[in-house]
Order: sequence, then structure tokens, then C-alpha cells
Amino acid sequence: MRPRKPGVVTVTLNAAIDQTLECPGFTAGAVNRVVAETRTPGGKGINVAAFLAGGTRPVTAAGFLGEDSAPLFEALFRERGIQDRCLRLPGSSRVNIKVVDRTSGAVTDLNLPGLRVPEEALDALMKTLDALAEENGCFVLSGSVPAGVPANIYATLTERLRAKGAVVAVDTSGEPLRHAVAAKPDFVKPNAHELSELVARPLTNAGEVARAARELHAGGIGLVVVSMGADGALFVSDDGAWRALPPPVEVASTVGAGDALVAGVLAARLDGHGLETCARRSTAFAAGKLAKVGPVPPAPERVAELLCAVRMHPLGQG
Ligand SMILES: Nc1ncnc2c1ncn2[C@@H]1O[C@H](COP(=O)(O)OP(=O)(O)O)[C@@H](O)[C@H]1O
Ligand SMILES: O=P(O)(O)OC[C@H]1O[C@](O)(COP(=O)(O)O)[C@@H](O)[C@@H]1O
Repeated sequence: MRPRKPGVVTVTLNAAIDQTLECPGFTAGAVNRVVAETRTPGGKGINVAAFLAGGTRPVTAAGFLGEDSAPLFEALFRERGIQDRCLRLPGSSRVNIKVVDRTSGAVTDLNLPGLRVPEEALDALMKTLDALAEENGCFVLSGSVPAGVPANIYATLTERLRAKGAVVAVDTSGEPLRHAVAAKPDFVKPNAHELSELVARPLTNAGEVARAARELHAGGIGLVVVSMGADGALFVSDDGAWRALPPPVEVASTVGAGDALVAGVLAARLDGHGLETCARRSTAFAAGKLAKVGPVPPAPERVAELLCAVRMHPLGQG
């Protein structure tokens, strides 16, 4: 995974403001008291851009933002030095509600559908991405697909951008993931639940997850990473197969952990690291991210501490 052009572009079709509600003992169907509320810019590609920025490569955010809520995202772009090539749509980006119960550690996500994308806006996005492909070698296509955009959008973009020599990563779910996988991106990162939906069978243990991940890899996807929350992640490529287990860490919110893992994988692979190092580094980065709400990268010293605590297990041929 060594693109000729250094820049990374993340594409977020369905950006979100994440409203985190801290609610000890949260119970569905009951009256609950919220003790703290924060609003942070989110959406998978926005988070990946925030985690990757500040490294050795230029990072650009593309996709759509509601113009009324754009200032929150623009502040993040300024703070992290992210180039803003997001197109503006009338209205506000969705607000996704994240209920965090620190007593149980559970996080409940209520993700809204988001703004409908008009046809002209999608055409304009295609032109923007074509232009960005002239100067950027890696594209990350992440998150749900909003109304107005065909479910095969990531497949279309994967083919189009790979034809221009770009490395393409996809992190999505459901129908968009099914289509994208058929277009063989260079890297996919489903979580175990999304992978189970994709292969249409329950995956009840790490062995079953590994078997399904190998099937995807054998189908032509160079790097398959399957995340499993506190149980770590599986990494499968031509270089071999590993499971990385994070140590127990302090958790403010698990929202964005998958995006941190994607950013960590890309940073390591684009720097030319092998699979084992990539798995260890990205797992340490994702675990370090959990201490803060929102797309705040962990301090390098914290990642260095966690690196030594990640346990690596080679996966047999199974
Ligand atoms: N509670 C946790 N403790 C330690 N690491 C975690 C925890 N939750 C997530 N992670 C790390 O973040 C990665 C991605 O988290 P996960 O929840 O599987 O992603 P997604 O948000 O895409 O479902 C995991 O593979 C793991 O490395
Ligand atoms: O586009 P989707 O699938 O609704 O996901 C959007 C949500 O995912 C996030 O990007 C977090 O994703 P992860 O927890 O998988 O890293 C949130 O910021 C956002 O609210």
C-alpha cells in the first residue's frame, strides 16, 4: 500500500454532529437524567481526517456538510490543519445521539438519516474527487450513505479512484459494504457485526470471524481488518494474519474507536510498516483514543505506553 502521491482524502457523505449524553444507569423505556452533554464534529471520514492530520501527509476532508452546521466542522479543520473540500448542502448536518453510561460502560448510538443529497451535488462531488485524485494517492470512503445517493456509491468510487492509481479504503455497513466489497478496495474495516451481516451467518467467536475475514481477503481485498471492540481486532493480508488485543483502558466513549483504528492502520501502512507493526500501532492508537469524547488523537507518549501493552497473536491457517 504505497501510493505515488502523498495526500490522503477522506470522504464523508453523511457527516454528523455527535451529541454525547452522559447518563449513569441509562435504561431504555425509563426516565433518565443526563449529567453532562457535549457536541463534537463527527461522521466516519471527518473523524479519520482528524486522527490522521498532523502527521507527515496532507489530509483533505471531502463529502457534504449542512451549511448551517458547517462552522463546527470548520473549527476542527482549522485546528487540525485539514484541507476543507466539503461541499455545502442547505440545512444542518444530522445530530447523532450517543448515550454513554459510565457505570456499565455501555454506549447507545442513535444515528439519524441525515440530509438528502441532490443529484447535482453528487455530480459536483464526483468532479471534486476526480480533481483531488490528481494530487492525492489515498482515499478513505467511510460511513453510511444518505438518501439521494445510490447504495453502490462506494463501489463506483472505488473503481473510479483505483483506475487513477489511488489506494482506496472503505469503512461502511449493510448494502453499501456489500457493493463496495465486490469492487475490491485495497482495505476494508468492518466490525464483527457488520462482517456477520455481510457473510450472512453468525460469527460467534474469533475463529469464525477470522475465517470470514480470510474469505474477504481471498476474494481480492488486500487488507481486511475486523474490529471487535474491547476484544481487539483481526488483521488479514498477504503478509499473514494477526489478532491484536488492547489492554484494559479508561473509556470516556467508544464512539470513534473504529475510525481511530482505520486512521492508525492507514498511517502505519502508508509509512511502509508490515502487518504486525500496523496491527500493534493501530490498536494502541484506537485504545488511546477512548479516553476522550470526540475526534481527539491520543498523545504520542500515551500511544507509546499502550504499544508495549498490546498483545499480539498470530492466527493459524484455520
Ligand atoms: N473498550 C475498549 N477497550 C480497549 N480497546 C477498545 C475498546 N473498544 C474499542 N477498542 C479498540 O478500538 C477498535 C475499534 O473498536 P470497535 O468498537 O470494534 O469499532 P467500531 O466503532 O467500528 O464498531 C477495537 O478493535 C479496539 O482495538
Ligand atoms: O454514518 P454512520 O454509519 O451513521 O456513522 C456515523 C457515526 O459514526 C462515527 O463516525 C463513529 O464511528 P465509529 O464509532 O465506528 O468509529 C460517529 O462520529 C458518527 O456519529
